[in-house]
Amino acid sequence: MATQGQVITCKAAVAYEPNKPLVIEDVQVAPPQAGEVRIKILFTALCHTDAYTWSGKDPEGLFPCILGHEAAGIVESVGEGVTEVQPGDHVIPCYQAECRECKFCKSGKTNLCGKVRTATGAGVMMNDRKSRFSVNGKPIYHFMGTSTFSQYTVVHDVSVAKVDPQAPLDKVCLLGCGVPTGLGAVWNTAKVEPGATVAIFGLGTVGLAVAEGAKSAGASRIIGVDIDSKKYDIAKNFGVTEFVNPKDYDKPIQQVLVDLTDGGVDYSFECIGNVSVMRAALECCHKGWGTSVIIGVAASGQEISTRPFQLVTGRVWKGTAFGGFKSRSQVPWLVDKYMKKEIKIDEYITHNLALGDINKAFDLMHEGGCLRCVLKLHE
Ligand SMILES: NC(=O)C1=CN([C@@H]2O[C@H](COP(=O)(O)OP(=O)(O)OC[C@H]3O[C@@H](n4cnc5c(N)ncnc54)[C@H](O)[C@@H]3O)[C@@H](O)[C@H]2O)C=CC1
Ligand SMILES: N[C@@H](CCC(=O)N[C@@H](CSC=O)C(=O)NCC(=O)O)C(=O)O
Ligand SMILES: [Zn+2]
Ligand SMILES: [Zn+2]
Repeated sequence: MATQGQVITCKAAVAYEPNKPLVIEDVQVAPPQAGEVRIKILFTALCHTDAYTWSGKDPEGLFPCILGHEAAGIVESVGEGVTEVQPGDHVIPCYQAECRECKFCKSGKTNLCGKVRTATGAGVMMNDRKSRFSVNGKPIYHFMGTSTFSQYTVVHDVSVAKVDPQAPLDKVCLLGCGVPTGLGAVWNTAKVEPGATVAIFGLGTVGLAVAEGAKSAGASRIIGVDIDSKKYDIAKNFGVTEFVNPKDYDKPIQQVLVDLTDGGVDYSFECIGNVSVMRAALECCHKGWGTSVIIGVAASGQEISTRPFQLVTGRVWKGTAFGGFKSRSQVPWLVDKYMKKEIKIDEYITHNLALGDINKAFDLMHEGGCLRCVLKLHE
């Protein structure tokens, strides 16, 4: 049955309130307006940022909403003026847009895009500042411009990457967030060079992707730091050469790393979202040149601090969103790299469940053994 131009009623997981179990609902998804694309989502993974917003700690968090931003699907229909994708195209929705026209996109200095960011932060579409989702006539907010915990979603055309139709969507959905973030933090943001020493704080999916990126960049030592010692075995497969558990030491972890590395590492990456660890990650860097990259997302009200002397003496503090990748241009390139077996994806997927099991999937995420859980959206 043709669905183009019609409201689609489908299943979605709705977050009505912070921390209350998501509810699988029949949701109405309106047709795409000008510059919008409606996507049949086939697979979505869960990222810790979904849990962060669901927890109520995200200052941009709005309820009720449909979370989810690491997914893949097929274009169902497009709105007026959409030229770069058409029904049937295989796509990855990208929470970080790329319009190629705004001040940010044209700067050549950042992957951030300004075109739709205020609308996505307000949980609506740019065209009419309204949501395309409703339940029994009541609007449900969008999330990160993607809302992939739904069988169908509507996104801005600048937030859609068209990918190789041969690519397995149950795998490449991970290229919507965590894996590119870690790889890009190393390749684009830090620009790690051969022989460099690297410390990675937090060995979840993002930290392991940092390790993979650092290995491919030719880093000589890749030191994983995690409070869960079980992470070391898996981390070795991603390139981690040494492991440190802060709980095994009486001295601050930055001092442990400085002592281990003759004055500090060349690069460090914070992949947790803990502001105390962000400080340690900066302070374990080598005087004169060490660079620390913040990746983790910290709760509303949290702030970073250090002695300015740390920066005066040459350490550099940076941050990265989506690993600095230009989404529409470079996600297809990452898909091709996966197809050529040049980057891992399968190894990050520890669980596969159905949309109806989404609350169980969030429970798993909080247990140490889960990296990424991929949900199948349709039977
Ligand atoms: N900047 C960006 O573009 C993105 C940021 N993120 C953020 O990156 C962070 C990491 O994401 P995931 O890898 O999915 O998380 P995760 O929860 O799977 O991994 C975090 C790891 O940190 C470890 N850990 C926790 N506290 C620690 C401590 N005090 N010291 C050392 N290790 C500790 C945990 O044992 C776990 O292995 C999250 O904050 C997420 O929101 C995720 C994607 C994109
Ligand atoms: N709304 C949050 C913002 C959290 C944040 O920093 N998000 C990251 C992506 S996290 C992905 O899993 C990001 O890329 N931010 C850039 C952006 O434009 O949002 C808050 O206010 O804390
Ligand atoms: Zn994410
Ligand atoms: Zn732009």
